[in-house]
This record gives sequence, structure tokens and C-alpha cells, in this order.
Amino acid sequence: MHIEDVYIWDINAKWLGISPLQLMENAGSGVARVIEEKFGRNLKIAVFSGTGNNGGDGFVTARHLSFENEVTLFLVGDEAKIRSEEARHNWEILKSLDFVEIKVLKDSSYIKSLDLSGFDVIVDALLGAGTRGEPREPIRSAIEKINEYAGKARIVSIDLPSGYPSKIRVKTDFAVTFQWDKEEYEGFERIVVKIGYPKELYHLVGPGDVKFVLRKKGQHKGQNGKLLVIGGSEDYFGAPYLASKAASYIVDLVYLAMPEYSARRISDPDLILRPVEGKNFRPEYVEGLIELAKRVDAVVIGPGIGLREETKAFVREFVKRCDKPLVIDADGLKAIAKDLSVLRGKTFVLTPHAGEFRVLFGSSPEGSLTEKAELVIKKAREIGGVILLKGPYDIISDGKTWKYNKTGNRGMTTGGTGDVLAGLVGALLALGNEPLRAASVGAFLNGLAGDMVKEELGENFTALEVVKKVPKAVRWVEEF
Ligand SMILES: NC(=O)C1=CN([C@@H]2O[C@H](COP(=O)(O)OP(=O)(O)OC[C@H]3O[C@@H](n4cnc5c(N)ncnc54)[C@H](O)[C@@H]3O)[C@@H](O)[C@H]2O)[C@H](O)CC1
Ligand SMILES: [K+]
Repeated sequence: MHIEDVYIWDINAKWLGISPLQLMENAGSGVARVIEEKFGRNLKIAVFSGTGNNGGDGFVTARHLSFENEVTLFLVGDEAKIRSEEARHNWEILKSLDFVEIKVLKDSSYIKSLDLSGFDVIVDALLGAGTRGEPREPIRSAIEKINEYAGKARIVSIDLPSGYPSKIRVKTDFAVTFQWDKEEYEGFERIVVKIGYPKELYHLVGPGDVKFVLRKKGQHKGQNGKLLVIGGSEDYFGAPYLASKAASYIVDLVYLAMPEYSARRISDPDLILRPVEGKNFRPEYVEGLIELAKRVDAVVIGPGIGLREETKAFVREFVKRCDKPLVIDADGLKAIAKDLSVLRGKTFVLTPHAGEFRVLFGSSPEGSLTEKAELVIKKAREIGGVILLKGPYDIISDGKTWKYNKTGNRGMTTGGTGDVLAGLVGALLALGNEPLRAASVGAFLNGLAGDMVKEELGENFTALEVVKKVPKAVRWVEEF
């Protein structure tokens, strides 16, 4: 587990209704429990808190320990700098207690003169995962002060030794870290306590995943991806349009390649039309479209492309020759089903519903969520790419891990919402995201946009309405 996962998990936990206050309570109570289990009770304990949430964990720890120990809380820094609601809340509680002594230390020279002899345990909650750069005063003096007692008192750090990864850090006996051992932490002993994250967070896609993707968006034109959508036939023009339009809200540029016959029906200044002659895609167009693909970051192929033999041959040949990340959807899936070897060595996302999954792999996922996921994982591993199985719960796998998405509603069985999804996943690929993340976030946004439409119109709506809600879905996540 990496620290960046903590960012995503915290947001997704909040989405599930688990508040930062609950997590902080569990963190602080976990630290207190470990201390009492290791060292017993009736001890003199000093807790050093900073003004961030690591310090907040320290406030909670101090309260839990105060029940059967003599606790002094040293706040290092200015009380006004305790900004997060949960840390403030716990600070206010602590201030109202008569059996916890509180000392506010703002002045480095005063810290240097402190005498901590007599304390059995020192709890270090000065700095945690929010540390930026070398420790600054007055935190630095507090770290040095604590270190004078290394080997004399027991030193327990909350989450990590304050100062870490700088050399100027608390010489801790051990750190109590939360929920899982982070791969970035090394060089100190760690005890892991669980703080109430449910198993869902390993698999469920939430706004945290989306925010992680959005925060990497660039500020300049051309930094935010170019996408090519290849689709349409004499029978369909709506599907590739929906995919392109949805993508155009996310990336800077969308090329839409369609047979001229149906492209005539589209006039939309947000898209760059690249018609090919005639009514349907044929193998002779591969060359030109491979050239066009060189100018983009990702390609979506399949929406409304139809099932003529010449078109299916075109799809297989294009996929075989294209070296950009690909989303293959709808009839495009049926085209490659005959020869999955065209996918070899490619970066791609397949977006089948259960029926298309069966056409591709001979069987369709059945049973519980986990059972379905197992089959999706297995097939994704076999083909060496990402599968997004669409359904009431979308299941996404890269052959190693799996995710599921719960946004969306019954109204989305209406034609075209799958095309919207393909466009969004393509756009997210074009932004440079890993295929598993692009597929997960695409599924989440598509479903969320659909849920927003449902709120307004009920369950009878069309895919174009879902497309139009994409910006609002993105903004909802940004503001979450
Ligand atoms: N989900 C979780 O894992 C939970 C984590 N908890 C605890 O929260 C901290 C991280 O809290 P955060 O507020 O983000 O950061 P810090 O407390 O580590 O520090 C921020 C604080 O310190 C100042 N600061 C930053 N760098 C320096 C420096 N080099 N020198 C001096 N001061 C510095 C900054 O300005 C801020 O004021 C995590 O470690 C856990 O302990 C939750 O409580 C439970 C859920
Ligand atoms: K710490």
C-alpha cells in the first residue's frame, strides 16, 4: 500500500459516510491501546502534539490514556493553527478536561529548557504524513528535546517518527501506524492498528479515484489529451457521436472518424470530423487512420461500427497496427472476438456487457460479485489488458486486481449509455491514466452523470442527457 492510496481511501471512506473524526478516534484509541498493552497502566505520560492531524491523533490518544494514567499534553505551536475540524474538536474536548495537564509551547528556547525526567512514556504526535521538508522550529527543538530521553523513557510515535524522512527525526522505540504498513516507510519498527476502513475500499470505485485523476490535469491547451473515435456505419451515427461528445468535455481535442454517409448528419463545432468515403469502414482505410492515430493519445473504436465482414476485418487490422492505448467497444468487440491475438502487446480496455463478454470468451460471469470478478480477472490476465464488464455493478480488472462501480441506475439501459462510457474511458486514457484507473473512473463518472439525470427526470431519459451531465458530474467530484 502506498501513501497516495491513503489520499484516495480517505475520500472514498468519507463517501461511505465514515468521517475523518471517526478515523481519528480509532487512530488515537488504537495508539492508547497499544501503549497500555505494552507498558501497563498508572504511568506518567507526555504527549507531544503538533497542530496537524497527527497532533489530533495525539489529542485523542491523550484522552484515552488519561483514564488510567497521568497525562500531560504539550502542544507544540500556535493553538490558532489547529485547522482541521476533527483536530479542533478533539483539542476543545481536551481543554475542558481537568485531569489532563496542557502546556502550549511556542518558543524554541523554552522547549530547550524543558525537563521531561519523570515521564515513563513519551508519545510523539508532532508530524505525520503531512510533513513537508526538514522539520522547522519550534517542532525541531521538540524533536531534539524528546531525543534527549531516548533510552530513558519509552518513545512511541504516532504514524511515523516525527521529522521522517529527514535525519532530524524522533528516535522512536516504535511507531503505531494505521490500517496497513505503507511501502514508503522504512528504518523504524511499526505496529499496525486498524482504524475502521471497510474492505470495500480495496475494490469500490469512488470520488477519491476521480479526484486523483483530476488533480493531475494540466493547465495548458494541448496538455489535456487528444482522442480519436472511430465508429459509425450506414446504420448508426448516434453511437460514435455520443462517445465523442462525452469525451470532448474531458480532453482538449476529439477527432471523429466516420463513414461520410452518416457523418453528413453531424454538425458539432466541438468535434473535428474526419469522414471516410462511403457507408462503412473497410480495410483500405486502415492506413490513413493509423496516420491520424499518430496525432492523438488514445483511440476508441467500435461504437456503431456495424458487423459487415469488411468492417470487422478493418477493425482487426486497425487494432493490430495501432500502438496507442485503445478502447474497444460494441461491434468492435465482436470483430476482434474472432481473433483475440490482435490484442497482443497492446494497451487496451475492452468494455463488454454480459452478452459481449460471452461472445468474446465463451462464457459469461455468474454468481456473487466475487465469483464474477474472478472470471473477469482470469480473462483480463489471459488477454493481457483491462476488461470493464458493464452491468448493475460494473466490474473492472487488469488481470491482477479488480474494482467495481455502483453508480448508475436502471434508466441507463437506454441505448447509447455504453457509447458515452467508451468515450469517457478513451478520454481518461488520453489523459495518460493507467487503463485500470481510466476504466474505473470512466464507469464512475458515466454512472454519476446518469444518476444526476435520474434525479431531474426520473428513469426515462436518453444517453444524450447523460452526456450533457458529464461536466456537472466532474464538478460534483471536484467539490466533494
Ligand atoms: N487516513 C489516515 O491515514 C488518517 C490519518 N490521520 C493522521 O493524520 C496525519 C496526517 O495529518 P496532516 O494534517 O495531513 O499532516 P501532519 O499532522 O503530519 O502535519 C501537518 C502540519 O505540520 C506542518 N508541517 C508540515 N511540514 C512541516 C515541517 N517540515 N516542519 C514543521 N511543520 C511542518 C504543517 O504546516 C501542518 O500544520 C497522519 O500522519 C495520521 O497521523 C488521522 O487522524 C486518522 C486517519
Ligand atoms: K509522529
